[in-house]
Amino acid sequence: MADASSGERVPTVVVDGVHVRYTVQGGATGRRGAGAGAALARMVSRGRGAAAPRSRTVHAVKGVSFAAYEGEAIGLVGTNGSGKSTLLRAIAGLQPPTEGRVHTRGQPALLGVNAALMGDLTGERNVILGGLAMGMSRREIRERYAGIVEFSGIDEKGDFASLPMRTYSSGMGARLRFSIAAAKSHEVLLIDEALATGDARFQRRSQQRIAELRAEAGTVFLVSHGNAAIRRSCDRVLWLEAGRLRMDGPVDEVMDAYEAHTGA
Ligand SMILES: Nc1ncnc2c1ncn2[C@@H]1O[C@H](COP(=O)(O)OP(=O)(O)OP(=O)(O)O)[C@@H](O)[C@H]1O
Repeated sequence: MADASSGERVPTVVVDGVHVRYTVQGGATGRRGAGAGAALARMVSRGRGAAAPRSRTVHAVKGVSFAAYEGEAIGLVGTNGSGKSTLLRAIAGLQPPTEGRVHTRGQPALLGVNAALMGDLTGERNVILGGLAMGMSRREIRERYAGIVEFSGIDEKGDFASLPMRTYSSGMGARLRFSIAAAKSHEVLLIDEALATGDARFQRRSQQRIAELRAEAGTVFLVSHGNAAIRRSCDRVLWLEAGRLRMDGPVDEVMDAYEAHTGA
């Protein structure tokens, strides 16, 4: 943990010149253009000796570098397709960079709206499996089980913990995922749009939990299109545009510029 008296900042994540390229098989080639007009032109030209579809590359993240420190809550913003989720997956170790390196302290936990919980299993079983996947021991899970279910609020409308997760609304599922991941303090917690899913009361609770995780010396990354959630929960913002880091700075400064750019 950082010794506050020394004022030394301890890095938890270092992203060093990271590029991510996806190879997409089939489909149209990049040179033939995107958009509805190009798609129509391709359809019309088909059967008239059009070249066979081939693989093409999507350069999703282009040379991004930054360091994140203990106790920071960092928002990732950018218009659709700017590379936010890809960068988050690279930090989580789920998407190997094509170039550059990511160094992290500890194993980052990625909390996505699509985190893998099993629809056919009950909420209770998913808490146990999700807890194990997050690196908790069975004993830790037993001790924290009631707290996780209570925090998620899924039992407020009946005994949902004993029902299969496919019977949950998407908001309830997202709340349970957040609760499982947030039950343990992580050195690096990555949250992808999770806050946008819960209702207002749950959003307040999760913001408070993010604040606690930061106090426990973790670093929190939050990807969201909810500008208000970013302003409330983060103190620093990285703005990605077309895969490049366009701005990195204090939340108000970056969000003002981003909102001016998007007209929000
Ligand atoms: N698995 C994949 N295969 C090929 N291309 C991908 C894949 N995932 C993302 N992309 C492309 O990479 C680019 C960045 O996508 P990414 O999902 O990281 O952006 P984003 O900023 O999170 O977008 P959004 O705000 O819409 O969620 C886009 O052009 C997208 O089409």
